[in-house]
Amino acid sequence: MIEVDGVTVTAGGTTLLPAVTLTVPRGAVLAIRGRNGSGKSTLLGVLAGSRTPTRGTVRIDGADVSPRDRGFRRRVAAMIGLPPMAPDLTVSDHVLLVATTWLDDPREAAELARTVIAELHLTGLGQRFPHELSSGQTQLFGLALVLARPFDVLLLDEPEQRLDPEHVESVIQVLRARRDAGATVIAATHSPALADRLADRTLWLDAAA
Ligand SMILES: Nc1ncnc2c1ncn2[C@@H]1O[C@H](COP(=O)(O)OP(=O)(O)OP(=O)(O)O)[C@@H](O)[C@H]1O
Repeated sequence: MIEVDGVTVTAGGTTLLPAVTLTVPRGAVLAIRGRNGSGKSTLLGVLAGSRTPTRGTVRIDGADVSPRDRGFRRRVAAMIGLPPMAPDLTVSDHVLLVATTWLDDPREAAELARTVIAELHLTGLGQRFPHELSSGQTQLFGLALVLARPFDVLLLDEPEQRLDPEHVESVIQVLRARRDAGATVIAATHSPALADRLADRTLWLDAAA
């Protein structure tokens, strides 16, 4: 369960995120929607712990947001923007690196890496370097990195970005599977397809602005 109570973010007298109060039960999918600049990424940053709220509190499964705590990071995975990439590691190397960091059994890690790469249609691109990917392929690669690890809560900033409709559909399927396996998914999105077909609740930030 995610509990957000009166969270706001302001900077230099400007409101970046108007007050938000909501709860998201375990296993639910929340879409965060709203115009450019309405605060979607800012709210995701607060949930992930990369931004400190000016006011209000967030509790995730009863605990504070604490990204320095490995236990918190094991429960909460976030993709907010594209992750940093090592120029001389291949797509497969990166995904395997993440999986082996989080899973103790190397065979389980290899299996998870293979599965995620296949689900996101990256199998044929496994030996490429990051700079050899198109922008949509880079987006799928970023998603593979966040999925190649255990999590209870998945925070995604516009997972549909840069993707054609077929790949948006694949991402919807992949996220549904994670939700069906018990994960809570919170996604900021500009995609009506993703919001309508995946989310069981929607937070409109425009309305709060
Ligand atoms: N580091 C920062 N310093 C000051 N203002 C910022 C900073 N980052 C974002 N903002 C401002 O905060 C507000 C919310 O930005 P945010 O990125 O959360 O919006 P968003 O809803 O995710 O937008 P988009 O749909 O364009 O991705 C915007 O007005 C933006 O200009």
